[in-house]
Amino acid sequence: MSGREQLAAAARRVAAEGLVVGTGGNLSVREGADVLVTASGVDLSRCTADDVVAVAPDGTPRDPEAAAPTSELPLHLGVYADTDALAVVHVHAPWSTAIACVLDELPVAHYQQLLLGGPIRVAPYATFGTPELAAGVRSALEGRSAALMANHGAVAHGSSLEQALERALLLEWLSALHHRASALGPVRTLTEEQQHEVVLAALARHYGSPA
Ligand SMILES: C[C@H](O)[C@@H](O)[C@@H](O)C(=O)COP(=O)(O)O
Repeated sequence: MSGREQLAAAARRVAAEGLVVGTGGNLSVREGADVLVTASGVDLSRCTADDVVAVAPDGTPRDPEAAAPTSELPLHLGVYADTDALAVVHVHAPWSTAIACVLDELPVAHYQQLLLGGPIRVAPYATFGTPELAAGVRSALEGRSAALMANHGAVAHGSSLEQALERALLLEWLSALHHRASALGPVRTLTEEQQHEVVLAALARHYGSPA
């Protein structure tokens, strides 16, 4: 499969997993020095390789005749500038977005959240596609592989499309968990010491590295 086909397949999976409805999200993947991104206004459930646009690292489309890249291009390029990520997924997933309409931070109630780096910050609200939104998301992502976006959605990055997508799914699961736990009573969060112990235990077991 070409890089374009892989990105389109990941976009369709994001829709199939219920992380987006219609055009509410976008994805990108690095291809050499360039970045492949979904075009703006694409229904991700029907995304094909023709809906993928190649841009240079400064965001200039490689093919001026091609469709416009996603309106969140500044966000995607900013993440690549700040991290060693190879793929970025932005979604309007229901539980993540609900939490991002209420909280300023998703605390660590379940230790699996440490796979995303710790408490998940909620980037301040800014109009979609603006440099302000991209800047807020970039700082919310510091030391994290995922962030929430106030009154908007979520973003996750990884060393592959698969990993970025799994992280967006994990954040969605954690957001739903927080909602359910809060409905039962005050949420008991892990102390910093408990979080540290989890990281040490995972390192000792090489958790997540089958080889
Ligand atoms: C208005 C857009 O839906 C915006 O919310 C953006 O964040 C989004 O998810 C889809 O924009 P594109 O279709 O331009 O990728």
